Amino acid sequence: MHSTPSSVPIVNCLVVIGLGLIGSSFAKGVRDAGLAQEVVGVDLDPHSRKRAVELGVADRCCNDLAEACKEADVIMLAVPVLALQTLLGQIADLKLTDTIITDVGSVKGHLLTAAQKVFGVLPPLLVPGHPIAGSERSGVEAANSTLFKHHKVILTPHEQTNPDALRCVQQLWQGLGADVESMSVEQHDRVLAATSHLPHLLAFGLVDSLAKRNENLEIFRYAAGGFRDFTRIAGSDPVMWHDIFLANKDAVLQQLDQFRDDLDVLRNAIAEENGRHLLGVFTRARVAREHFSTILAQRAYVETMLDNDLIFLANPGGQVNGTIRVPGDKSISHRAIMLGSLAQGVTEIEGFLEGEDALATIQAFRDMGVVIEGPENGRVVVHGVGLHGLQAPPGPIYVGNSGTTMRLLSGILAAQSFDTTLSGDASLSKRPMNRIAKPLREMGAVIETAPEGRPPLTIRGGQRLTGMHYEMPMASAQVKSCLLLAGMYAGGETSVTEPAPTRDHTERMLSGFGYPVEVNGPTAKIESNHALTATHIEVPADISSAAFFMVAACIAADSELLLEHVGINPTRTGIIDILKLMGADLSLERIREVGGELVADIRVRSSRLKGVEIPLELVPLAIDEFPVLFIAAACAEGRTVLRGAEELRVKESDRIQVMVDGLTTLGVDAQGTPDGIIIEGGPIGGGEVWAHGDHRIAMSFSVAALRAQAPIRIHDSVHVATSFPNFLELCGKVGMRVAVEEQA
Ligand SMILES: O=C(O)C1=C[C@@H](OP(=O)(O)O)[C@@H](O)[C@H](O)C1
Ligand SMILES: C=C(OP(=O)(O)O)C(=O)O
Repeated sequence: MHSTPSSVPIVNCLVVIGLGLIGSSFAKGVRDAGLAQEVVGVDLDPHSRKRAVELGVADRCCNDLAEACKEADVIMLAVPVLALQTLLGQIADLKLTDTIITDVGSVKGHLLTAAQKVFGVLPPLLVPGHPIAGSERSGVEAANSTLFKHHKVILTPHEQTNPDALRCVQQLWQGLGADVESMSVEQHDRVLAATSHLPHLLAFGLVDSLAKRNENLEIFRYAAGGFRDFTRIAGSDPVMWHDIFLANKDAVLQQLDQFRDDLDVLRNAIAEENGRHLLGVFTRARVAREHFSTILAQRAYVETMLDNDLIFLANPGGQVNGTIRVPGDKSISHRAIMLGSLAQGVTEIEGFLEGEDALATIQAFRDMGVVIEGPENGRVVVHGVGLHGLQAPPGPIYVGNSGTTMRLLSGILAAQSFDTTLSGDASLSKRPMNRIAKPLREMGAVIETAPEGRPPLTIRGGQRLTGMHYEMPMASAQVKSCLLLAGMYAGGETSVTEPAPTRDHTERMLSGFGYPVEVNGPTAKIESNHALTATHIEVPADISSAAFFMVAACIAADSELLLEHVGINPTRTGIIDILKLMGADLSLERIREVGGELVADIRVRSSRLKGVEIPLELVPLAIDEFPVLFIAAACAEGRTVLRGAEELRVKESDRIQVMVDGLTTLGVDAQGTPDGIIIEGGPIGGGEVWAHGDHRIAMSFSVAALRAQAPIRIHDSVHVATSFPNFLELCGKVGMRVAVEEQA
């Protein structure tokens, strides 16, 4: 049956030669969409020709090439790769003048060689193409007009390809819903040899190798899931694949040789019982597919939050009750991976934050050859390589949304023997990196940045760093930590003085790994020539994540919440001090020390908050908690004034502007100042606000809904997974009414 055409025809007559799965799906797609006035099918098999007409694949079919191609505007060649040369020869004999020729073959170099031979030149109307789509089914009976929808089609125009012909073929594919891309012939054949041809060869080869052994029946009797998954593609068309391997010989051999070398190394690792090598390969491979799609999409790391405009719908009201433990501390998780990797021995981490930012740090060190097991329920095992054991990564290191990863890692990379490039997502690509690049350069590092000191960073290896004293112009734990880490490699002494106390996890953890650091008031000092020794790390719950629930329990009516095992390192407790100044009913219970960090359970009850002037010295101690503190301020009686917080403008978003915008939308009187905000407490309405991809903004407005009069829709909330992957789950558990809005 011929369904109703939905498009304006792009060509008058399309001829499809070869009515297999791909040819007939193309023909049927074009015909169903009305992209051609007439679709003519050509096939040697009379049954296929007959069925093609019956199934609505073609308007008519014939056997005679000259007859079929007489009126053709476009000829699509959909025959096995090795049949192309003969077919092109027959077409050349027809002496067609204005007909575009395109194809669907899996090898492109071979097609061009054949065309050159047959025509004497590369015909300008030849547009080589390759749809990356298929199915185990074959033949005209399997024709499927939607086979190419959302699949990639690669066109490989040659130098003389006529642009109008290229556009026409591109439009046909796009009309079938395909995503069309261009690449060179050589690149196409190399990439496909690796991603498609090699796996097929391995599947065919393995099945045959097992099948011809004596005990083959036994083997196949017990061949279960793994074998079936790996060898599924050995069921593909043998003739087609025979053609592909012969046609793409050189590129396939190159990939095969490289793989054979890697296989030999794996073989030796087994023979020599080198478990570390095996673990390295397996732990990297396990995450590799997800890792590369992450980079390609320029997103952060957790797949469930793929959608770019993920909207949180926060319904008004609710209470906040119960006992919860929020995920592990982000700052400590990053540092545990970094120091664990550079230590001698095996470091075990518990309570690790399985959020995208911390996963980015794991991936970075895996890229540099460190074997890292997990995370599995917060447990990570890092097989340290020592201070000088990192290896050059295979390509740029992608750190997603994580400023901490990029800045701290730079200090380590500045002292390595190899070059590295660090890149990040759209938000991170706007954040300032000169704050670390400048002092590192003073120590002898060679670092290139994009304009205005933005990422990506290219850090040149092989430099000798020299220690120095640095007076930090801003209160930043990331800058301090970056320089202390570089200081482990720099000749002499490296010391950093901070203008105000900032989080000191790096200093504490260095000591925990047995690396001496001297802290004298605002100055931390480190020398090279010491070593890190593996240790056990228990990561407490992140006070920055707990902050959302502290404010939630304060502002909601009839609430009492216990937050368990929260890190209360004195350089992080600004949120507690500020909330107490505002009159919060908040108490610390069971204060204890765990692995060099103070931990407590925090009890919070509904409170009548009042506006305050936030003391300047508390600003760096609560730097990540201000977005949610602004919500507390909006719910407080009177005015809250924040100054000295210009750093908020260079976080994942400009947190002053973005919060002013959102609060204003909700009817709250909020004025931004260059270094802070002035908020008058008052009623909170509902409406549409934007998180601008900033996790803490999305979570803050989720909390605001507890006191809102109407729903709050929070756009661009996808990055909550960077620091708090189970935020919504915990909201539901305590009684908050926030969820991902179902897409219509
Ligand atoms: O060192 C760290 O782990 C962090 C330091 C702070 O950044 P700055 O150093 O830029 O203030 C903070 O905002 C960030 O979330 C984590
Ligand atoms: C600023 C933050 O993180 P980073 O700088 O690591 O992106 C944050 O988590 O609020």
